[in-house]
Amino acid sequence: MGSKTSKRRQKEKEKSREIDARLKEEEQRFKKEVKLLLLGTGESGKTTFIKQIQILYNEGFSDSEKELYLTVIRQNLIVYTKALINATQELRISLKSENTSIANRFLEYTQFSPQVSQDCKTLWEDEGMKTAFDRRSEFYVPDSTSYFLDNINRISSTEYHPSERDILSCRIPTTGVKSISFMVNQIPWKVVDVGGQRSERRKWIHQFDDVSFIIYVVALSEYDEMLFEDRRINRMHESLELFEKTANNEYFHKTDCIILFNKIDLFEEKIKKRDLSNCFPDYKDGPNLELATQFIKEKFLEKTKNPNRKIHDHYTCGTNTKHIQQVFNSLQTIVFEKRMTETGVI
Ligand SMILES: Nc1nc2c(ncn2[C@@H]2O[C@H](COP(=O)(O)OP(=O)(O)OP(=O)(O)O)[C@@H](O)[C@H]2O)c(=O)[nH]1
Ligand SMILES: [Mg+2]
Repeated sequence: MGSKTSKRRQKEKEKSREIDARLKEEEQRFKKEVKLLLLGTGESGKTTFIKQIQILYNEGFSDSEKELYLTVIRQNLIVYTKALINATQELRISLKSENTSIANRFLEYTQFSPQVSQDCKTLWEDEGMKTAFDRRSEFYVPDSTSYFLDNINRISSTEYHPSERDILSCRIPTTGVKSISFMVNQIPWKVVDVGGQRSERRKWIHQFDDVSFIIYVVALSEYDEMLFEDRRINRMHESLELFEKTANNEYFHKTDCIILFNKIDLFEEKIKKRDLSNCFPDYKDGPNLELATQFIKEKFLEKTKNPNRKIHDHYTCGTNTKHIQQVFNSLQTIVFEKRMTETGVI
């Protein structure tokens, strides 16, 4: 009788140990790091996404980062004002006669100074510079150039500290790989950012292991723009081709994928003036925001060869923290539900 009881107890103990071990294993699986890999062509908004994550989950930007952005913002103002001046000359856009000599002396500037700031302001008030900016699809300046020129007084001040908005708008092309790690509800997350320009893409493959999600970023507003790397290639066509390669890459057959249709703010403005049929001759619906975005979305989705594959999507303005918070919330829900299913809880 005694030995029977002790045998039963022994069995119960073993069973309980087994259950504990299984629970621990499941908990570990549930709490395994979620790795998000940001992919997409150059300037689509990948780094802006990671900056937003830094604001939302990692205490924002340090003083030394702000210092770096201050220097880049001021230096970019010189570079892109020069690009606008050169464009006025190449596209035969006239500046006011009194501004011609200012434009010529501006082309010699290399370092930010009160004089540079004053000349930036005078030139940006000239309608010719604004016309050149409106025609930026014919040469290269970043979209954010107008934002920084509009804020020249603040940026020139000796008291200037870049705001979050300034940092989100500041463009530094990514070279190599950057990542950010953080915890949300006891689950560790890692977001990996890579450079999207052609020369950077060969480095992507080193990041392909253990990816939970690919976030493929598309700049909606680039449908009438040419690649920085090759001015003959339309940016949207390049992005579609790259998405096709990414989505059908054997590494990612089972990886969840989200497309961020980004720069919706710029797209909304542009679609009123530039017909989408310039990029897609089969587009017939004119300046209708909803139909145009839907059309682009379908162009991307039809590139995936596996019709059963679920591709999530969001329309975003990458510089709007609330938009990225919403994307992240929906990612959390997907991860949670997936892990609950995998660990057999539901
Ligand atoms: N207006 C607007 N600007 C955006 C948006 N998303 C990103 N940008 C701006 O677009 C520019 C390029 O963004 P990045 O995040 O640097 O692009 P990227 O994909 O990391 O580019 P690479 O590092 O070259 O691959 C920056 O100046 C951003 O501020 C958006 O939704 N709206
Ligand atoms: Mg980047």
